[in-house]
Amino acid sequence: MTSSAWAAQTLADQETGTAFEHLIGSLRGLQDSVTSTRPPAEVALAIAAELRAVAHRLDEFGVGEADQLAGAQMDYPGRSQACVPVLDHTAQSADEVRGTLQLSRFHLGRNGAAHGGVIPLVFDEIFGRLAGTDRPRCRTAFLHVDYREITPIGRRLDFTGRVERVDGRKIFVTGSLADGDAVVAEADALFVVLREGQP
Ligand SMILES: CCCCCCCCCCCCCC(=O)SCCNC(=O)CCNC(=O)[C@H](O)C(C)(C)COP(=O)(O)OP(=O)(O)OC[C@H]1O[C@@H](n2cnc3c(N)ncnc32)[C@H](O)[C@@H]1OP(=O)(O)O
Repeated sequence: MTSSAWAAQTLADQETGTAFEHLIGSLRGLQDSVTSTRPPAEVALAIAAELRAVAHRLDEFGVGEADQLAGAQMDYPGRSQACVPVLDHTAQSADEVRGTLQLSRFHLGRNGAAHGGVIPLVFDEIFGRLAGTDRPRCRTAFLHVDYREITPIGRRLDFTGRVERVDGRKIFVTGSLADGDAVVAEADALFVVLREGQP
């Protein structure tokens, strides 16, 4: 596996990390269940109370950003980050990535199409991990998306990402998202390597 400059925070022992990933998996499932159901009022209110109780149960384990596991578990395809769709990499180097992902009901915009804002989120995740692989920490300076066709939910999509050019601190990246033979979105982005002291 390639290394990421952002990965230094990963802290958990295997048992804790795996358990936390299960928790995030359940949260993803819950997001889909809530999105795709229409419970009667009394059920919605009862579940809302149960969820508040669950959140309250977690409160005592609160930690600062440096110690949180969400988003920091790079060994898991979703890096334990419920906001970002899970990326299953099939090929990965410092210059090129390929893989698959599946958007779910939680990511729905309208009429079977993924929400337009989810697509740049996906590209930022693909590109951010790629640009940061075997390179110093960097951040997205711009990210341009061309929406070629609607991006369907509930289907396995193929993604690509490629470092096209590195010019000093600037890393230029391109990529695509495809549903079978149909390219549904393309993107290009600039990542800039952070200077000492930049957040
Ligand atoms: C713990 C484990 C965590 C794991 C996480 C890993 C997975 C992560 C996955 C998720 C990843 C998510 C990642 C995220 O989402 S990062 C979050 C989203 N991005 C940001 O918040 C970045 C905000 N912006 C900045 O911080 C600064 O603007 C940066 C750092 C980007 C540059 O400011 P800085 O002061 O440092 O640099 P500079 O201004 O001297 O510019 C340097 C060069 O760059 C050129 N330039 C700059 N901007 C643009 C532009 N817009 N178009 C064209 N060119 C631009 C500029 O002309 C110059 O070129 P040149 O004159 O040298 O030729």
